[in-house]
Amino acid sequence: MKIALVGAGSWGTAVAGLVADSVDSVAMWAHSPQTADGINSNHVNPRYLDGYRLPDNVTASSSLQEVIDGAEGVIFAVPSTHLRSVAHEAAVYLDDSVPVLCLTKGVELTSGLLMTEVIGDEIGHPERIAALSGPNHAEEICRGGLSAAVIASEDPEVAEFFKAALISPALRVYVSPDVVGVEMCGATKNIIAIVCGISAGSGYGDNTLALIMTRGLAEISRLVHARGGDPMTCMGLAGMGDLVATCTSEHSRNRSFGVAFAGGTSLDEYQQRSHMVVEGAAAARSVSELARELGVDAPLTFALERTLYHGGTLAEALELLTDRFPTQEFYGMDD
Ligand SMILES: NC(=O)c1ccc[n+]([C@@H]2O[C@H](COP(=O)([O-])OP(=O)(O)OC[C@H]3O[C@@H](n4cnc5c(N)ncnc54)[C@H](O)[C@@H]3O)[C@@H](O)[C@H]2O)c1
Ligand SMILES: O=P(O)(O)OC[C@H](O)CO
Repeated sequence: MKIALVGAGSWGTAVAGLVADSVDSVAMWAHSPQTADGINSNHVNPRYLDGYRLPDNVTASSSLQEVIDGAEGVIFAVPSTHLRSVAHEAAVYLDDSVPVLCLTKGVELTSGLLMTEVIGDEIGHPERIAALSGPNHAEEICRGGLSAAVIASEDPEVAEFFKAALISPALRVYVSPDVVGVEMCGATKNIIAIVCGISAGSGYGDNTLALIMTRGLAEISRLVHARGGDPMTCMGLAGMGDLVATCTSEHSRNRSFGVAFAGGTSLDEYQQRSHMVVEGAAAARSVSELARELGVDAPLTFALERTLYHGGTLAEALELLTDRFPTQEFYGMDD
């Protein structure tokens, strides 16, 4: 069996290595031909996870047609801002019956669509598109550390297909029917991680970290519920699990960006320096739009949006948040 993996950043590379153990071959699509050459010549991605040797049955190309032709399953792992254009280009090579898994975490700006919905818009037959999420840093997955993830799909057969491709003694793979909940959690936890990074970078301690994560989880739950997902999903791997990993890990790009931002580094500087996508920064804007549209109270998200995109200072953001009078711990879940 051949699996196509569209996206050769850190996560695409790590997942290619996982899937390679269960299938005959994995063909990776890399945006840059130099990355594809590096993988083919040395079995190493020259830009991401360069200490990790990919299995011999992983090859790469910058031609989507070459990668997708003959694949029995397709996995997308490109950043959220490029997903629509890449899926659009991929659509002509994809048969209607091929199952698709989305690893990207985000909400599309303006449309408010989740990542599986963006892919579905472009390739059709949305019932065959699943989402994987959870507390999974590529760096640890490559080292074979014990981890867990959840695959959400409205079609259980699609979830089981990708579960079989990914499960290993080091990766426990659970399934869920709540695609909206799993994807909303994945997109919104990145916002909370940036706020945690800003807090740590500004000298605040663990009490503050716990406050932001906990009130962040309440905010995520309101968003999940309003978007039509199950708030219980927030208690699982895609919710609390990923929130803990992202808000506390040294590997987290979103948290690290927050720390750097508090020290005076701009988003552009950070992304250029690291070559890595900070999904929470894009989500601060798209989720704010979505929250306003849905009428959801999302103070941490709004504060980050204002700080990153509307010239608000960190002092103003803190004032906005602490001026709110604390009321009932849980609210906003009623229909
Ligand atoms: N890194 C992780 O540990 C991890 C874990 C879980 C989920 N994710 C999610 O996976 C998705 C991909 O993240 P990543 O960490 O693999 O990326 P990355 O930051 O490691 O790499 C950036 C990627 O963007 C690609 N890119 C740049 N310009 C592009 C363009 N114009 N068109 C298409 N692709 C372009 C690069 O080639 C590279 O593959 C994100 O949504 C992220 O939230 C990442
Ligand atoms: O922790 P980050 O900010 O690097 O995000 C990567 C993944 O979403 C973690 O599961």
